Amino acid sequence: MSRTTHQVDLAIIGSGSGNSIPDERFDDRSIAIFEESTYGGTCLNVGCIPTKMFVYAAEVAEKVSEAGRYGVDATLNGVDWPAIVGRVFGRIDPISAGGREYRVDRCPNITVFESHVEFDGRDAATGRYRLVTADAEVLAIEVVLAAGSRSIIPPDIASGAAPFHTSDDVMRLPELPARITIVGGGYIAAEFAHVFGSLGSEVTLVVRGPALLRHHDEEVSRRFTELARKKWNVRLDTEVTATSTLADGTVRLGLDDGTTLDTDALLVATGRKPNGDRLNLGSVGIHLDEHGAVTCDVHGRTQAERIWTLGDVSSPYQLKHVANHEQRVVQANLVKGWDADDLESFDHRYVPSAVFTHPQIATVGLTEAQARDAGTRVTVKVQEYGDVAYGWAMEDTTGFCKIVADADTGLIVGAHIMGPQAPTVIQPVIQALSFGQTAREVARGQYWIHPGMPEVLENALLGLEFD
Ligand SMILES: Cc1cc2nc3c(=O)[nH]c(=O)nc-3n(C[C@H](O)[C@H](O)[C@H](O)COP(=O)(O)OP(=O)(O)OC[C@H]3O[C@@H](n4cnc5c(N)ncnc54)[C@H](O)[C@@H]3O)c2cc1C
Ligand SMILES: NC(=O)c1ccc[n+]([C@@H]2O[C@H](COP(=O)([O-])OP(=O)(O)OC[C@H]3O[C@@H](n4cnc5c(N)ncnc54)[C@H](O)[C@@H]3O)[C@@H](O)[C@H]2O)c1
Repeated sequence: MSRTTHQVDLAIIGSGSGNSIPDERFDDRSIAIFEESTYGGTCLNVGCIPTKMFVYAAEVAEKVSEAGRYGVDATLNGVDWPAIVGRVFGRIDPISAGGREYRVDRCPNITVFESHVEFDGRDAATGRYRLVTADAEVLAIEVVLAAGSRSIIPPDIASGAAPFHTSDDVMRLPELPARITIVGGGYIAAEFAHVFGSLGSEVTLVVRGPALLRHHDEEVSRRFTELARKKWNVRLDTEVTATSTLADGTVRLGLDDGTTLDTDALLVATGRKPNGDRLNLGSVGIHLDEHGAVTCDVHGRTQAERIWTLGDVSSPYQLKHVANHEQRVVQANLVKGWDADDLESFDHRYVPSAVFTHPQIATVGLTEAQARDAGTRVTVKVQEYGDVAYGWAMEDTTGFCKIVADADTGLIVGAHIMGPQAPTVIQPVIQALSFGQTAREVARGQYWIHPGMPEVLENALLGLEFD
């Protein structure tokens, strides 16, 4: 088939964070944006935003179920799954469609190619990068890789006989499964276990390792695993070795301990792999690291001149706020030029993250073990939510705030919070780390509203012991 040929100044692969690059500073450049899936990328369509909308519905259901603890007589009579799905995607799908329509119809300098694209070396005549889709060839002077990542499927599940879901499609199930089995013990597993469990599914987690959220501080991982085992069926140190489907549609999982497990829906949440391996990057001299990520310098420059990269395809962090930060850096550097001597740099010093499960979890900086391994003389305080006024109001018995600080400098080196609104409560620590404030300065250099939830953080900071 013959391909149409286009010449552009800038090509952007991926419409997630990459879509935010062209602003008025780029109006005089011709730009191609390639998107093979739904416009707007992972966070908007199948990631952060819809999951958190489901999590909110789960929180509401959870609150009703727990109402009796506060003397409120309420019963959760059930949930209307299609209405929940409808609320979420009724909000999101038009945003995605609007973003696409804006780029396609209202940006005269931009052409959107709605298909898979790969490199095919450089064009001999012009020296431009050659990007090919099924029916087009685009020759670009400069390229941004913003191609994201995709779910990893363990081979025994991929080759098994049973259907399975990933985070890409599980939120559009036609009905709430009576039983759901989730493989994995990380972010996505913890968040969907909460969603499906709180909305009424019987949840089983099949976890390869000895605990959930193992990359978190040991105290978070241990306490969260204990709580999870009380409400979900958690199978630790277990792997799925085979899958099959019974005549009535039940999915049967073979486990490595020789037992079987029957379920109505199977969700795979075993990590995400950068999409660089699907771009034929070798043809332009770009190589991937041992995790499959595109390598780059702190300015977002790959080994190939004028090919930049950002977000999940190359970042050590698969988080939207990091992808957005890297997008802003690459965007600024595109304006400055490849060889500019004042290029902006990625700031990966204090990357926070949150797991929107139940209870919520937020973390920033080093775990206690990482701080000790780094040779820091640490001082640690664990403050229970239940010891501060707002915790009493909530009858909280499981939340805590752990601060790890440097006993010599007084600086905070990490914070790990599990409890209501943890992603909000942690923000002053992110600020303190970023601006180099000591634990004492943060605790006593400002007011803390009484009796607000952040008092748990204030008390944790005040509880740190220094010589
Ligand atoms: C279920 C889930 C929940 C999440 N929740 C959170 C959260 O709460 N907070 C948070 O910070 N992060 C969260 N994340 C992570 C976050 O979504 C990602 O880090 C972020 O979206 C990455 O942005 P990106 O621009 O790098 O990639 P993406 O948004 O994935 O964009 C890449 C785009 O490139 C397209 N593409 C790839 N290859 C090609 C090709 N060859 N040709 C054409 N198009 C191509 C893809 O279709 C995709 O649309 C979540 C992720 C998932 C899966
Ligand atoms: N709230 C958030 O910010 C948020 C939410 C969801 C996803 N994310 C991002 O997306 C990424 C991917 O999420 P995820 O939960 O898939 O990954 P993850 O890295 O958080 O967890 C993967 C889990 O799968 C297990 N695992 C890996 N290979 C396995 C195998 N072959 N068999 C069985 N278990 C296996 C791991 O031990 C781990 O428990 C996260 O790392 C995070 O960066 C962020």
